[in-house]
Amino acid sequence: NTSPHVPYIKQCLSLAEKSPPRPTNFRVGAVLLSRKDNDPTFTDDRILSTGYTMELAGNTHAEQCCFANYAAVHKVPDDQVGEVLPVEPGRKLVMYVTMEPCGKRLSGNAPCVQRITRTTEGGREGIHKVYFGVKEPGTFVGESEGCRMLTQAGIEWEHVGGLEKEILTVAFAGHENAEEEVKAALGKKETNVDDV
Ligand SMILES: Nc1nc(=O)c(N)c(NC[C@H](O)[C@H](O)[C@H](O)COP(=O)(O)O)[nH]1
Ligand SMILES: [Zn+2]
Repeated sequence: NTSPHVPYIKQCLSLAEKSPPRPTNFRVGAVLLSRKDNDPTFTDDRILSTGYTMELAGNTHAEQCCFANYAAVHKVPDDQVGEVLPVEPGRKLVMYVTMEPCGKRLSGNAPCVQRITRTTEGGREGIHKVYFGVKEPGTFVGESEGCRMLTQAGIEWEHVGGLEKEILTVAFAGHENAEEEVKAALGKKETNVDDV
């Protein structure tokens, strides 16, 4: 009996597989949805948007594209997406991502945790919780800060286990020694899983 979150992580993985392989980032997929409170089998979930790494022009992240796609549909600039996300009593906004949202980016572009946090500005609930399939491997930024930063912003997060190998294999596909990096990240992940 797999957790009800697994199908959503699998949907994110299918999105991540559309991402052009690059050695300079990870291939990640994201899904944004609205979930009814006390709906344990998620029967009343509403998918609001999806995104994958480099789906949109430039050096874009999956979560960034997910928000940008939603903003475009609602005809607002990306940085105003928080203003057009639905605010519905009895429902929460939830994001699924194959990988922990980034707290820092080597490019210096706004990290996805900041984009997620900004949805809670202006007294809006914004994103309530983030589910992800793996913590960010140390390849680019060393010890990942995403989870800690989400907690600091009062946003809940949860690691959904079981698909780490598949997620990392897709994420690292564009890297020089992808296989070794996946093995290393899986090995390391064992020690990380305790402090996720
Ligand atoms: N959660 C997440 N979604 C993504 O779509 C993606 N590509 C990353 N990747 C995290 C990694 O830390 C950054 O890709 C590097 O730090 C390079 O930074 P840029 O991507 O060039 O800004 N992480
Ligand atoms: Zn990011």
